[in-house]
Amino acid sequence: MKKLLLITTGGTIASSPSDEGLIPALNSQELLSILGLREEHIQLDCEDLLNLDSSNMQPEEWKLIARRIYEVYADYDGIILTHGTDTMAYTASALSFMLHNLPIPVILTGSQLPLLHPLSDGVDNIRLAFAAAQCALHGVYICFNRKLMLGTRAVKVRTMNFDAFESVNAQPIGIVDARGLHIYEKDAISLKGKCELYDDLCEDVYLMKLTPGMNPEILDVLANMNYRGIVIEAFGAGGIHFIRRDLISKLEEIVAKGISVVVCSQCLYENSDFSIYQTGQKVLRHGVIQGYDMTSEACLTKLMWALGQTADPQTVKEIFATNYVNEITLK
Ligand SMILES: NC(=O)C[C@H](N)C(=O)O
Repeated sequence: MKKLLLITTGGTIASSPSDEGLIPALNSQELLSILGLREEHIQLDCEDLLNLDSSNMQPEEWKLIARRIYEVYADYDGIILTHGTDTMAYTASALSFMLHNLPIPVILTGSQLPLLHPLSDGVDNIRLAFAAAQCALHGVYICFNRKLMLGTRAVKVRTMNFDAFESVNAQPIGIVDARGLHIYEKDAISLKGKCELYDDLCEDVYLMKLTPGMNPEILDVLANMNYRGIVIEAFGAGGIHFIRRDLISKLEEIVAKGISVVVCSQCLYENSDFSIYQTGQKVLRHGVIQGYDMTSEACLTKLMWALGQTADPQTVKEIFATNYVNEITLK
């Protein structure tokens, strides 16, 4: 008999109406009674860890969740984590970097419409999460709208539609069709060693979307605020302006100060490659790190995690040149 753990953290799935709008209210027992799941063939434990709208989920909560998973994973075949959708991709990415070689699946899910609503998408999402948590998978995944996605590749792309998440630059690793849940094992996360918790994160990392005409001095402001890492969503395949407002020289100054800078694309799909254009190549000469096809959520959390492990910019570069959980396609 499989032994599963349901950890709740809030989100719309657990929300009910209040005078101030939807707020998380339901605990795990209430969620289960609405679901009416008849899981006689599994042994299920429940834990109410947090009750937050995911807009309030921050690195402190990621650490709490990661530590709890690390404490209990050995007792379970799989863990289901209910979570708000708005920042679920950040949490899933952060957990993916903090928990190395998790031998069991940790499946994050939630819903767009509260489970209390008769038309909620939460019922299907939780059912899929229970199915996925019983599979022979390792590591952190998000399941939503009949898709199972790598935790570092899922991005919330829709505010209202039930198909709220896409798996970006990687196929979903599981889909539900007439065969039931079908897993593409070759794309799943593989175990490379012993399970370890690395729960140090640097919160002083800024994600910036480049806009035409952006004043380079904004980077001085971040340096003066002691930010240690900056992720820049640059233009297209890889470009940053240098005429009139010379952002590239400013990046050189910033990197020379020991701040780690990662560049990725503000296009959601396909990889960035800063070696294609002059406007990109100039950036690379100054020791800026390429994010290639990583999502912005994965770039940000990987940089927070890398700077939590080391103060040495060269080691940060090495971390970004490593593929941990299929979060990046390296050449
Ligand atoms: N659908 C949701 O869960 C949205 C909610 N605001 C949250 O992220 O907690």
